[in-house]
Amino acid sequence: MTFPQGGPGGPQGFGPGRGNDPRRGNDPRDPRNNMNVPQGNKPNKPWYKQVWVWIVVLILAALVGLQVNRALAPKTISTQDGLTILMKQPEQLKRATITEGHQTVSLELKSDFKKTVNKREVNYGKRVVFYYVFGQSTQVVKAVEDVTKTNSDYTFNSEVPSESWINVLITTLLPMLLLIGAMWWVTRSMGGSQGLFGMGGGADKSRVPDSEIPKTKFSDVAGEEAAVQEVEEIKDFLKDPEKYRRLGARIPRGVLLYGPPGTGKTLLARAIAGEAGVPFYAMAGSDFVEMFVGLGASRVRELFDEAKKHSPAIIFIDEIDAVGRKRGSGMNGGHDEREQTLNQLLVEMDGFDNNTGLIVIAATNRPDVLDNALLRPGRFDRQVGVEAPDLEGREAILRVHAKGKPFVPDIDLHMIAVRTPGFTGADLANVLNEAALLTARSNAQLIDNRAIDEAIDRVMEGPRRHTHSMALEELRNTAYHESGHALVAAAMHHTDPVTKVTILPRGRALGYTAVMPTEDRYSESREGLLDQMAYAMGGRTAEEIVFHDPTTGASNDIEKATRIARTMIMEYGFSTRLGAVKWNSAEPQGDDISNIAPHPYSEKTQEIIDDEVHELVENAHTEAWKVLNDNRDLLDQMVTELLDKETLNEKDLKRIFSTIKKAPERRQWLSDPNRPDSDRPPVAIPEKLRKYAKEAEEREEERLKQQ
Ligand SMILES: Nc1ncnc2c1ncn2[C@@H]1O[C@H](COP(=O)(O)OP(=O)(O)OP(=O)(O)O)[C@@H](O)[C@H]1O
Ligand SMILES: [Zn+2]
Repeated sequence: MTFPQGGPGGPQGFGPGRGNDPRRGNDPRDPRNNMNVPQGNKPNKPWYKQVWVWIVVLILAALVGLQVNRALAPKTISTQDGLTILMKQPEQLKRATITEGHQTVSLELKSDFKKTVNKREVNYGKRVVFYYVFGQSTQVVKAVEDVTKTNSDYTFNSEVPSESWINVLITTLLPMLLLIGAMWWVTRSMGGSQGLFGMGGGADKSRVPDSEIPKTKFSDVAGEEAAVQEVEEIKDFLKDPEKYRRLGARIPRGVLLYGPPGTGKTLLARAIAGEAGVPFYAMAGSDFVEMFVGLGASRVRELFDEAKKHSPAIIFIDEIDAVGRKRGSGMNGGHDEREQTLNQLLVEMDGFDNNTGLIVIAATNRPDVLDNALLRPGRFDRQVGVEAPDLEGREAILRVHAKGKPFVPDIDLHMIAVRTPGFTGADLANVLNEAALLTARSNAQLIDNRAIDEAIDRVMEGPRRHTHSMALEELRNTAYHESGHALVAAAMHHTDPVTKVTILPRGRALGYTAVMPTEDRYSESREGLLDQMAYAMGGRTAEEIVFHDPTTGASNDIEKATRIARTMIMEYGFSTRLGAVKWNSAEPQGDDISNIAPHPYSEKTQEIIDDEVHELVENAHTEAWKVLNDNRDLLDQMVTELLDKETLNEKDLKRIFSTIKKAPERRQWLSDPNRPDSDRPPVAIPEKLRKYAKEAEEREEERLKQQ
């Protein structure tokens, strides 16, 4: 990472108002401000685990001990009549005798008293008279004199405890010993073998993270409305578990947030806790596993115990795939520790009652590798996708992170969003941060478009160096392709309604069109399959109609249409020429080619199959062609809107398709025209059922309108 030049001390460092430079604002969402402060998922070590804390404590203890020792030891000796003798070396004193008139004091010492007088050392022996006596008008310093004249009145037994070394011991060493003992106890109960100060094992991590009630709110999570909506209920539950208990509602214990890195899973989890105002216990899956053998499982247990004590609460396990991978999938065998930890996690999740008010949220970007046991009902049975944001979402995220940054007036966050398809929230935060750094480096005051351009390039990392116009053409191509699918689906009579069309790259596909089955289908009619084939061909056909030059991006469409045609002929008996016969045999076993069973049909049948499949696919192709040609206006309109908005939702699509020219009905199908046939219609669907369905539809309309 590069930092702007001219740090403190540099000539530019002292510009006016530097302290208030908004570029250095303390927006908590500014990634610079939490670059090294992981958001809760790597909790800070508690104070009692920090080595330096203990060193300070030891030093303080020693100082206090010495002070106490001094305080207890006789500094002064009070005589019977209230005189005080100030002792410089009280530990040397054996007996003190006040002389007559309080002029001198005679001391009996334990060892010879020596003093340098005129650069010569003089030994005064053990009995000396030399100290001041306070309480007299004159301070007598009668130096060395053998005291013979003692006044018994003043003689007192000031036997200074000769056990003063015990004193030292008690006042200094004992507290230290107590402290060391306490520390040993704390560290031991905390994870055992790592020894004092957590230094021994190098694993001085806390076992149970500190909890906190995050300040993050749903409004901090931009562009993830769908995900937020899905977790809203969890927030409500945590806020008022009683309401749900009364209704006997089963609230999920576990919620799995999945999606690419940096899309805001951690952020969302924190926001749930923040909105509900409950403590948030965060831990990363890898924290469990790095531990010594057997510790992962006990950490899980302690984490749950601790959270239960403070429920309602949220436990957040980031990177759950570190513990939650499918069991027995380790290449190198030695995954006992991980599996033990996973088992403990499963036990804990089964073990708490829904009414505890405890919710476990886990995050992963590899939901596919998770052990199925984790996803079973009662565990992480609620799964919420946190996807890379679409255009609108990116703009919203940019707005969140642009707060507190100074931009030139003509900056256009919408255009930045347009230019960053596929960027996650973390990427976008990064773009703005990088732009701020670049601006600071060039000593400019405001972030401008040039800085943003460069920041986007940097964050994009790697040479995705399309020229811009090429990227745009590709985008338009994708828009036509996806619109083609959507239009054909909408024009057919037996297809599900299209709910979403996007040209946002996603995985390997350039864009996608989502259709939503209106009901669970257990069977598909012949007409339905024909419609699906036309729908599959729609993308490729649109490219042909518009560009007269289809791209390889459409190969998937052809494959899908062909597969449907093949099953229609070979499995479902939808071929007039071949009849209702199942033609395909069992699938080959494994990869072994020699296992492939010979075709259970003749060469001649094979030829007919090929013909029929070809005919079905080409018919679908023609049907799609006709629909798109008839609706070319709508096709162009869709593309225009897609290029503008990148994603069209259900409401947009309904509006666009309201004037669609439907595909012509197909010729009625008779498997064999020679069979006797009747024109008798099927029984009518009862009025009651129709009414019910109509009402449901109206409610659906209402819901759409409200969106
Ligand atoms: N939807 C969003 N809205 C606002 N900011 C976001 C969003 N998504 C990500 N960010 C920014 O990116 C940072 C990183 O996001 P976060 O750690 O929540 O992602 P994550 O999905 O948990 O990633 P990972 O899978 O790598 O843990 C956030 O702290 C925030 O600054
Ligand atoms: Zn396609």
